[in-house]
Amino acid sequence: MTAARMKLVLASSNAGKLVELRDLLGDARIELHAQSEFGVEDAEETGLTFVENALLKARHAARATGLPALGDDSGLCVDALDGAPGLYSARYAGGHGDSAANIAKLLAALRDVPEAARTARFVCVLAVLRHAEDPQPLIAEGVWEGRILDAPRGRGGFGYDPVFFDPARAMGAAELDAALKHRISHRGIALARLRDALLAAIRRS
Ligand SMILES: O=c1nc[nH]c2c1ncn2[C@H]1C[C@H](O)[C@@H](COP(=O)(O)OP(=O)(O)OP(=O)(O)O)O1
Ligand SMILES: [Mg+2]
Repeated sequence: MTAARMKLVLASSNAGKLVELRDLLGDARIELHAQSEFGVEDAEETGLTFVENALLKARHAARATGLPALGDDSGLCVDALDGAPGLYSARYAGGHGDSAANIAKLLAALRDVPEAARTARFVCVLAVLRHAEDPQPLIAEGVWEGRILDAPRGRGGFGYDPVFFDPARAMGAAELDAALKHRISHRGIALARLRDALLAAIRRS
């Protein structure tokens, strides 16, 4: 028996996330649709943790569409900045989602910080709600350890990738091909952890 295809709404307006999560899902049973296809505007990110914001986003999209929704709240936590920009990564330089301005501000803040002290990690929390009132969300976190470069490197990825260095592969995040980023990234790890529960939830629905 062929399982029915299931529509899942991505509660995000970040095109980079959509590309990565579609690739990562790579499952014929799940169609991942951008919330913009349904005219859903961004949720207000008023949470104080990645978990809260991932849930807020998913609930907002599930309520607006009547479909199951996936929220992704992610960010870059830099040790020398006490974890900033963290939850506020997208808004670090003021405007929303201006990667060039965010990167410039980050490099300026770390100008005098030596390489060994430039440790940082990407964090991604994914939350799936089967409907807006779902009391039992699926939640998974992934973390990717690295450090902040002193100048941008590479052309791939999105967001802060050009200034994130993976010491284990001795490559910048924006220098990795997509398949390798998927295997090791915060988002790839979070999705791998969520995947079985997501497919099981789909089979039940
Ligand atoms: O793999 C990544 N490679 C580079 N940068 C990344 C990555 N993953 C998250 N990031 C950055 C982008 C943004 O500055 C912040 C997420 O902020 P976050 O609010 O979750 O996303 P967003 O505002 O871009 O889209 P939305 O809220 O509609 O999902 O962390
Ligand atoms: Mg956001």
